[in-house]
Amino acid sequence: MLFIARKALASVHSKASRLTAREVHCLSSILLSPPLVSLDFPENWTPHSDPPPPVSFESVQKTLVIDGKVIAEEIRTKIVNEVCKMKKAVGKVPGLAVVLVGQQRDSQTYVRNKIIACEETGIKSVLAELPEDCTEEQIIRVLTKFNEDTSIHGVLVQLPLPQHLDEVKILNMVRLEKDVDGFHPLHMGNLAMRGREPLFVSCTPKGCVELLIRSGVEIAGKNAVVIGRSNIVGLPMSLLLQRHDATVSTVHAFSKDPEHITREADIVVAAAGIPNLVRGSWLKPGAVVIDVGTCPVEDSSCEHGYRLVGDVCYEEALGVASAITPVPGGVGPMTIAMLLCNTLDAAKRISF
Ligand SMILES: NC(=O)C1=CN([C@@H]2O[C@H](COP(=O)(O)OP(=O)(O)OC[C@H]3O[C@@H](n4cnc5c(N)ncnc54)[C@H](OP(=O)(O)O)[C@@H]3O)[C@@H](O)[C@H]2O)C=CC1
Ligand SMILES: Nc1nc(=O)c2c([nH]1)NC[C@@H]1CN(c3ccc(C(=O)N[C@@H](CCC(=O)O)C(=O)O)cc3)C=[N+]21
Ligand SMILES: [Mg+2]
Repeated sequence: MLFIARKALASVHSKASRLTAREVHCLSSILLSPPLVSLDFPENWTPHSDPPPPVSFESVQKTLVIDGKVIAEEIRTKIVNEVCKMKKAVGKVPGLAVVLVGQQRDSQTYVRNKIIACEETGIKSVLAELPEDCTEEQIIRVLTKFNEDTSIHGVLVQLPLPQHLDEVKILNMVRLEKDVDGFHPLHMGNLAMRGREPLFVSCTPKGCVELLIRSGVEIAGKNAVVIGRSNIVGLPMSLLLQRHDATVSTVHAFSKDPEHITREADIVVAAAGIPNLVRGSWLKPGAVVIDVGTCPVEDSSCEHGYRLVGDVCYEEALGVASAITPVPGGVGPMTIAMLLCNTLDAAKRISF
């Protein structure tokens, strides 16, 4: 292991030696293993005594595969400890309520993963499943119950909701102090405004920034591009990168020359939901690539008849990017880890 690490570290700086996929994997776990930041980033941020070397932005040789599963696991281990401490100190554990409307298969999978993650970290979870054709009143009744329940500290409404329901109205019903998704306009507004601290930051963008920081990627002063501007990913991602002092460009469906704008970027966050949208030629050599896209594409050779594909053409990006997150195994596990973090934070804050 140590030998691989030494060889890998040497090769990060030279074009000569080639690493196998296995070695790259080992390297990423070694570089990423010690936690770099506390869960309370940024207020209590302290650099680890032995941080990994920063990822270089120069023309590149090796692409570091950022292992989201490993990093998410580190964070989850911390959460387990904090939940234990809380239980000992005040005899309560954090509680998360998830509202799932309808039978959409991928939503069911994501929700199941969230519930399992809660179980594994000692967080209490409650799932409310409502039929596809349920009324707004039914959902609001469930949300009101969770809002008032003192054993519940986080409330999440899984999106997308069926067409006939008013998403804005329903999301607004989640009590501010329990809005662990950070979707409420007050949280988003506080994220956007200087000198204000949002109670919650949306889980996926928060997870992306944690991945960057824990991989030794400097954000301040870098050119970042965010592809996509949705309320749950793209927009809060741009705001968060700006808070970390990046120079941020946004690319969306109306952008004239996305390729050109993307090639200027040191950090690329792709969240358009279009498989392989970002080609190798779109990337500046040495760019760090965070691939949020998670698109199911049919593949009869896979277990469920489909596999997940990112927004970035992964094979082409290898050798051009200095670091990249894979799909699956990159951003996805971090989103869930951040949901657990937000739920823990909510429980610490709510004094009952
Ligand atoms: N791994 C994870 O944890 C998560 C993954 N995801 C995944 O991320 C992806 C994005 O999700 P979400 O934000 O909800 O998606 P939305 O469909 O809500 O938003 C997509 C965004 O991409 C933009 N867009 C569409 N086409 C293009 C294009 N050709 N060029 C540039 N931009 C384009 C749209 O622009 P416009 O605004 O102009 O329409 C829009 O802003 C999906 O694959 C989703 O599954 C989402 C959440 C969490
Ligand atoms: N209110 C709400 N909050 C959300 O955070 C939210 C949502 N609605 N609706 C849908 C999107 C999507 N999302 C993902 C979470 C985890 C993975 C994830 O764990 N992905 C694994 C793979 C999972 C698999 O194999 O199916 C991975 O990328 O490795 C993916 C996507 C959260 N979202
Ligand atoms: Mg969406």
